[in-house]
Amino acid sequence: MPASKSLTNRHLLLAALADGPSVVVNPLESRDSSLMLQALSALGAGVEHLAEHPSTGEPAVRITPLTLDADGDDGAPPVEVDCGLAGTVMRFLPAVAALTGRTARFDGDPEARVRPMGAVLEGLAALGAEVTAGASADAGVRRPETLPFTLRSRRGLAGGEVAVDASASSQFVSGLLLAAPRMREGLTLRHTGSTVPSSEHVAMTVAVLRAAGVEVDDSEPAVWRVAPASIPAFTVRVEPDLSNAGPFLVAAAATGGEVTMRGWPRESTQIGRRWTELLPQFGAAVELVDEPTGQDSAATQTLTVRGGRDGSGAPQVTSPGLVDGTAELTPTVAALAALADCATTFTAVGHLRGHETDRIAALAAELRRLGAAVDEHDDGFSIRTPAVRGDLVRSYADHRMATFAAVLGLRLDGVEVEDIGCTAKTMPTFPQLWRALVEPGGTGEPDAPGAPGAPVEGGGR
Ligand SMILES: O=C(O)C1=C[C@@H](OP(=O)(O)O)[C@@H](O)[C@H](O)C1
Ligand SMILES: C=C(OP(=O)(O)O)C(=O)O
Repeated sequence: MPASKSLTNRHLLLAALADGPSVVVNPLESRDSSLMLQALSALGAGVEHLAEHPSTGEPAVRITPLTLDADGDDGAPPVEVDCGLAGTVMRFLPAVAALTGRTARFDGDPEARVRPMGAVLEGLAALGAEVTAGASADAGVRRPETLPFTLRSRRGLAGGEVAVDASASSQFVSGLLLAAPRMREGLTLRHTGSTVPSSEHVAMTVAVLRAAGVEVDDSEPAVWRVAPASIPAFTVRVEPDLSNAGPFLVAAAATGGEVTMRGWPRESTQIGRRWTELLPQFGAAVELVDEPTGQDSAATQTLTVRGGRDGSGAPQVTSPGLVDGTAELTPTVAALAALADCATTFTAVGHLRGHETDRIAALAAELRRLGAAVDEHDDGFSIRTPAVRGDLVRSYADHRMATFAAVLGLRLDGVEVEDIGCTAKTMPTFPQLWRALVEPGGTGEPDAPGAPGAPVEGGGR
């Protein structure tokens, strides 16, 4: 399984804020991570791709850090930051751009222009950054709520105390915390809303900061205190993406089949670690065994998922009835729930309306087209009766909608996935890995040219 998007982009960002060149081994290579690298490079970081890191033989990227606290850049053209559709770029990089002291113009895909941004920009404005809507530093209303916007903070950020409402995205908290050690006074960040969604991702941010030697106090609920610190240069290896492992593991549960994944981390901050609890709730058996010696064998295990079958041997998906706070795993869990023999309600996922698309509306629309009965709620949705037929499933430029449809295609005849190429956001190899998984004799490994898993040209259907 390719590397984690969330960990790759956090490590790349912290490398750019470190006090010397750092190396990220086994980074994810995808649209979201390329956009992160392009933006860091545009802001002044050095980016060097290494074909093989001496420690593991894997690809790596060496980052030479940014210059911070520049005293303005009058006359220089603004730095252009293309966020694509990446939440980790649009929500994490504004604070980094502010630290550099340069003027930066942020924009992205049409779908990105409706994703909420307000809390990050409000927080930075409260810390002294000038933020204006639109593409010019001189025009537009203050405090934009979405892309595009222009941002400048002469001489970086002093830091101090700030309060924001992060109930629309955990990335508002992560984006301010990741830059916080390099604010001259550090940062005390207070969340003022109800709950922060995707709380695993905030915990990941805190863990990554601590691993980089930064002091973070999160002992008071909804308050984070980050001490000012230099970040020592580091080398880190990125874990596999456990969220993107989801469709492959769920494939076994959906079909009564068996899927094995090597390199499952014994401990992880990724929300995808929840698959080992979620899959049994849908009738699959999960087994973790120690790996033979080899790379990282002390830190990883082999995970096998075996899907349930009924008395006649047919695939059987059961449902726990309710799943709570599944965050970015939701579309993949929904594919399984749509094949289950009873209803499933998803709660605490209202913020999915601000993801790559309004995922609650998208899941409801596409499942209804496949014959399922679905109710939408403010806080989530319920799949009352299963999907029963194939059809064209729209992706809405959303990688997780495309992989949701791919899972359903394992059980429903005639599912056609629109724009499978949008999986390049976090997993450009999805089409060939999926083909290798489902074709007889496939190993799940894209190896020899012409083999079932060999790369295919282009995206599209
Ligand atoms: O910090 C991160 O890496 C992420 C945080 C989450 O965002 P939300 O809190 O907006 O769900 C998650 O859904 C996204 O895929 C990645
Ligand atoms: C919500 C997601 O992405 P982003 O990082 O763009 O928010 C996701 O990958 O499911």
